[in-house]
Amino acid sequence: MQHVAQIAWHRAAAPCTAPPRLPPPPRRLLAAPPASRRTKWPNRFYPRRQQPLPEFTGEAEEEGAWGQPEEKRDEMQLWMDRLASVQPTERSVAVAQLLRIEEEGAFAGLVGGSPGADTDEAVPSEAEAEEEPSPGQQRRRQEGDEPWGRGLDPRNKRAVTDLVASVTRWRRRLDYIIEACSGRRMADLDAPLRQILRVGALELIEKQAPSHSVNEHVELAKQVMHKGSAGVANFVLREIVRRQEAGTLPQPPAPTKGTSPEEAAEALAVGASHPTWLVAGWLQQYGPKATMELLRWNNRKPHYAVRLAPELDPAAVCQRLEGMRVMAQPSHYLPREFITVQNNMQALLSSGLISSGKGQVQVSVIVIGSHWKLLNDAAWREGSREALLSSGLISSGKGQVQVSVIVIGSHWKLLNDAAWREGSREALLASGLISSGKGQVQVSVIVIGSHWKLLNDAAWREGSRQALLASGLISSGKGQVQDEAAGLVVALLDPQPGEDLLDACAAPGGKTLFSAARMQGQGSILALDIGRSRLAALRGMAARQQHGAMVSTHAADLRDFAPMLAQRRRQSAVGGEDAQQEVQEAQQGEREAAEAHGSADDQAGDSRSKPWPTQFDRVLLDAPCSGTGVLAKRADLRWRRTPEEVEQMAGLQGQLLAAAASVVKPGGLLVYSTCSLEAVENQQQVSAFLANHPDFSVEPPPAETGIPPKCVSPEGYLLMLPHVHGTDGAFAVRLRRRGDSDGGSGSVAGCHSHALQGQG
Ligand SMILES: C[S@@+](CC[C@H](N)C(=O)[O-])C[C@H]1O[C@@H](n2cnc3c(N)ncnc32)[C@H](O)[C@@H]1O
Repeated sequence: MQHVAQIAWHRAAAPCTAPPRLPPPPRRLLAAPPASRRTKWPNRFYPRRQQPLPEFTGEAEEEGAWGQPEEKRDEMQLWMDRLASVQPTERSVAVAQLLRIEEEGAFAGLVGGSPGADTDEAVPSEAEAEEEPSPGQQRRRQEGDEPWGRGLDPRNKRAVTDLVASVTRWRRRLDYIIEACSGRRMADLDAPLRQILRVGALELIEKQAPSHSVNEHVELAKQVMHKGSAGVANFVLREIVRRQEAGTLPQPPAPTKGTSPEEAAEALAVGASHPTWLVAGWLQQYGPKATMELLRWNNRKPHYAVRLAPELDPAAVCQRLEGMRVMAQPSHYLPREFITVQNNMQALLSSGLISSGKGQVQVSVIVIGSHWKLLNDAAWREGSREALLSSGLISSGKGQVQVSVIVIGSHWKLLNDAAWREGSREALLASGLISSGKGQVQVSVIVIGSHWKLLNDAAWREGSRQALLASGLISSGKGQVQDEAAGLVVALLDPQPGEDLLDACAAPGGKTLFSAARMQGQGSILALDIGRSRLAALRGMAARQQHGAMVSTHAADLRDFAPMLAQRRRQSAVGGEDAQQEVQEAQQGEREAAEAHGSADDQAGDSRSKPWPTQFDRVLLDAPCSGTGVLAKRADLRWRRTPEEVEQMAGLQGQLLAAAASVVKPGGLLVYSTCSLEAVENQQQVSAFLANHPDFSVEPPPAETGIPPKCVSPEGYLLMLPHVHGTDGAFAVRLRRRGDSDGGSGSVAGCHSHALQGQG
């Protein structure tokens, strides 16, 4: 809806004719629940939540945690069943997904089936760092109980995800137009009708869909709801067509000189489809020009960056990607480690350069020269080996044979070159892994430069580039989707080989793994997070990226963990053993939990056998936050956050900061970071922290961090603004602890008293 955004700023309100008479209100769903159950469940845009918010813990929302009453879930289920029963089309699937997002709090990146959903709009990244699918979503996905979308081909699925992201992004503006054209409040319409109207309006306005496309939306309303709803859909969408043709499509009033600040915020917010409270805050903090730029940024299609394994040369990777029609270039900010991707991110994801770590465990063996064998029997039989050899691909050095074993489930084994020579193939076959169906052997060829061929049977026969891209066969795990702003936070932290690092809010682990790469395998990283399941994924990723030996994980609330370490430190100073024992028990528990996740975790277990340090050279606190710096990538987030939540998060951040400070060695470094643009979560946190922690001071980024001056604020903070720097938004600060003090920074007790009381 770019042109909508453009006209939003400049046009005066188009004259809006009096709302026409509507057909009678729709009858409710045929199989509607009893009248007592028909109350509307909370709409995330219109009414605010009625019930007091539960205490914010930073943990992922539980399904229903926000108090969605049972009867509303039943009604939602009815709509879903209806949608699942119609012949799937892009529109019906989009409507189902939008319902899930609005009514259930699913988020736009995941409903499309990502990670790895077939669209640039659903790229897994740290924009998802704050949240994970609700237990209900996880269950449905595990059980394969997501009926929509079956029968759609990948291109249609891509279209669905784009549609869902666009409607989510433009929801408020679309609602404004629909309400103006219908004379009805969106909140008064049934949930599926709201979504059908939004999808229809978006297609007509943004995609210039022909007027007869209205028939399909009307038909969908008829199938899912009833004739009355179909009548409303028909009337409203045709009215939009009529006004669009007449050039009188409703526009929110543009702010003028006499407009009050509240009205200006409201008008901008409607025009750019954001919540008013967020825009009002930005107007105050950044002023009108920067706010408008930021709003435009948030409504653009996001672009992504990828962090490469240290052994890869960004320029060479970009050249290779060119052959896949992926336009990429070395990062402006971190040119030795990151590339930015301008288009076709999906092709890059499918290429297997990226291993999301959220799916199957995948182990690869690259076998070079004469020490390779093809495990893929079918390909072997069909003579692919000969074809490959005679192609000269290998002998010319343009191709490497890669044998991969994909193992589904928790059991996997790693074949390395030496082991291979010593008969691991036999061991693998004898293990029953393959015959049991838990493992799948695949053979592929990585080709450097623009020439490639795939040994895999089907693709080999087709010789198709598309097959390679779609196959996801070549999964080297050598790249990770990570924004440059997140990379710069690690550059600011500047972890050194041999140090002890605590990543205090580590999951899903983007910054942990970049830190590990920078530390070159020397030293230790303790990755702590309150979310146990996401730490398991982090361990898997660490193992795949060869950082398993230096990264250990622990699931705990930092506000409990830091006092435990502090107590242990105090007690060991006076010879006490209780706290020591407590820590050892916690470590043992963690080891057992890791082992229960299967052998992949053993890779990450080495350093766990050593006791954790009680203080660290560097501590990274990448705090849970509102995420307002990543709204371009998380289209739904703008509707999910509330001012109350931001306040609650700020409270939590203060407590976490105090806890993190208590485990920094004297002379050590604490880096506090968020992906928020809100002063209350950033600058104000730092001021409050410094007032309570006189032994810490702000240290502007030293030259050796390589942070470009244009990323540093006058106060010495790393400040990445999307509309200025072209990255995600991020805030980070280096807080140096004075070297002459030996105790903790003293105020952790006050910040989380129950933890200390619990420790006795
Ligand atoms: C912004 S995300 C971290 C992203 C991560 N650093 C990365 O780069 O991938 C914030 C994390 O804080 C964790 N968290 C929230 N409250 C916490 C607490 N009280 N103690 C420890 N971790 C917490 C959340 O589970 C979430 O994973």
